[in-house]
Amino acid sequence: MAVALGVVTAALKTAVSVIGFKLWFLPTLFATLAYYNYDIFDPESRPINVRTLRPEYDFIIVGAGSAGSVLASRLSEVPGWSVLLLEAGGDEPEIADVPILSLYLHKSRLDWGYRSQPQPGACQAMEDQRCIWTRGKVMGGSSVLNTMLYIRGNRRDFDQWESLGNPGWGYEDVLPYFKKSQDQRNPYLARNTRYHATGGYLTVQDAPWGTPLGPAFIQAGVEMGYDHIDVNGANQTGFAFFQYTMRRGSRCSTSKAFLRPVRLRKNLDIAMLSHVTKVLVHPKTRRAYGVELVRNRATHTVLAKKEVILSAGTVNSAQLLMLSGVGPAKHLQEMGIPVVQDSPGVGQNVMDHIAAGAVAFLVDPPVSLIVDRVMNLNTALKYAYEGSGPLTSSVGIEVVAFVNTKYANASDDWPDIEFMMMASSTSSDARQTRHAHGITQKFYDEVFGNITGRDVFGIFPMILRPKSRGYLKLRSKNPMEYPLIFPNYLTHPNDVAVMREGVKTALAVGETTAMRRFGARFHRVKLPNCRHLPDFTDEYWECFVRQYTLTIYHMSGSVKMGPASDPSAVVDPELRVYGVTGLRVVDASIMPTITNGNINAPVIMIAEKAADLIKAAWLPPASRQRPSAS
Ligand SMILES: Cc1cc2nc3c(=O)[nH]c(=O)nc-3n(C[C@H](O)[C@H](O)[C@H](O)COP(=O)(O)OP(=O)(O)OC[C@H]3O[C@@H](n4cnc5c(N)ncnc54)[C@H](O)[C@@H]3O)c2cc1C
Repeated sequence: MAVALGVVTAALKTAVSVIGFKLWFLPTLFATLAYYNYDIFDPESRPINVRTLRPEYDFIIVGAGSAGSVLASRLSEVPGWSVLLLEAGGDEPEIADVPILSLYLHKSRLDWGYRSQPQPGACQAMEDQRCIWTRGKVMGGSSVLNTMLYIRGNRRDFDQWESLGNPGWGYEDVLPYFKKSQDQRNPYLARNTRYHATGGYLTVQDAPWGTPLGPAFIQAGVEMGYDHIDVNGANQTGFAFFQYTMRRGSRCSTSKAFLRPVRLRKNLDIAMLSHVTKVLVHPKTRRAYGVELVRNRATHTVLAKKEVILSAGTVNSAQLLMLSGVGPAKHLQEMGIPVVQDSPGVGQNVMDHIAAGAVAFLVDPPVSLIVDRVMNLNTALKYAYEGSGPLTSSVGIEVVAFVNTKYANASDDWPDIEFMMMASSTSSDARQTRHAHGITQKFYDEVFGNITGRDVFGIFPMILRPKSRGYLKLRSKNPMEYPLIFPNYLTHPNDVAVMREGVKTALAVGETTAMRRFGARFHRVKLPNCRHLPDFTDEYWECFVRQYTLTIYHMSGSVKMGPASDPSAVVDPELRVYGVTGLRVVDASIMPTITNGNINAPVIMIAEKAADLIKAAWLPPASRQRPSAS
């Protein structure tokens, strides 16, 4: 009993240190968790933070995020290899497991806390017109802060990667790698073994709990002429209940999925709170031979016998390359960094998915997910005992739809808008959502003030293949200074048009009989900067999408993969950095074009495939294992 009390107190202290005193409900939650689920606090099951680093390893992986965790797990399968995984953040706290609380992790110490430079044509409702770029700084990286939506993308995304000069990245090549990591818990989907698999490290499950709005969204889709489908199967256009990277109703981050089971491997060292500041590249041979890092306020150097692999994410992998002398020569010279390799593409080609954040509908019956309403002893017990109930809800996101605006060719099955359909909206947990999204108090009050805490549903219409491209630059050569982020959202007119049509299609959902049954009506408030424009005109919607321009946090592309003939490519199709040997990049930054959907599953796939590429490069053929395509 005394031990359990100690564990609750420790978990509670950690939770409070992460999210502060925002929730009266935390002690109740932790007490019930400890009572029913004591083993989840068992420190033995967590990755071990190595105390002393060896001077040298075969492989050094920088960043234990979605990609880095997978890579460390797979490379350390080879008993003869020594692997070091370096992570700037600490271990995942228990509070991060609770799906309904994910927004409370934003701007906490688990978040790098990046913000873009002021944007003239987007994020106008945000403080200083700066978009928020939430990024995980914790074991598991952004997979600890994300909303766990499991979407693979469209077959054409990968066929396009291949056609851009990246052999081995076509859909049929990458499908086995999606399946390799998957443990599909929906028996109906698992039967379709062409697309799904069981037994992998990554648990993928249906929502254990939902509101009546979920099935209504699906019915609305059918009414609009779309099919109810498996969006990770043969086709993508249609409506479906989301699946989540969850295990028994709790978050299944990549650290939990891929590192916890292998934590006792003698050849894998994991060093947390270790901030890598530079890759060491020999100026003459141009070989990466180690990294410099700061840990416990001391600078360390660790050497790599075989390779250094950057999995630090779209912002930090590009930053680290530039700090190490790989990047646009002129920019590096301006920063006073000796140029190792002039690579003009580093920090360019930045892509993201954005959605319009103010598409909310009021409903009459008390069916929505309102945070204050669902947090109580009963729901805590349900979560702790059954892994069910409203606390397992991913902030109310229940249904996904892939739809076509008039700009997409509907016969292609390559839709241009994704809807994230939620039994909630910005007004459902007003303070926290506003804080996480960075919208001003004034904007919130004017747009959502009078519906705070009322029953609503929301639709985020998200553009899938934006044409606008952003870029990243160093602020200085100090590795602790954040880089400058220029997302350039909506700078391409096509993106504005697709977003505008996406909003209109979202409004049509509210007009279906399925949603009208709930008394659905669009929350029709003119957005502050757009009041001069006539309601429901194209001009109005174009203004609308530039206000509450919500990133869906899919930053990618800053270290583009491409053939040697492409001057903007930074890594080759085996993810090796051009011009430097012994250095690869494996994370969301290598995407040449962004995938058609949420990108966590594709990043995990990239890491699975990269692990095999690395094994193929260093192991004799007989000892390699390839995932089966069957
Ligand atoms: C709030 C949020 C919600 C999201 N929701 C979804 C979703 O529902 N579904 C989905 O598919 N995708 C979602 N995403 C996107 C998805 O989670 C990310 O695209 C994915 O996790 C990126 O993986 P990565 O490996 O590239 O980077 P990350 O997972 O961010 O990992 C990078 C790691 O490197 C570490 N690192 C960085 N620099 C250094 C350094 N110098 N030294 C040491 N370590 C370093 C970081 O701390 C981090 O742990 C979301 C993302 C966020 C932030």
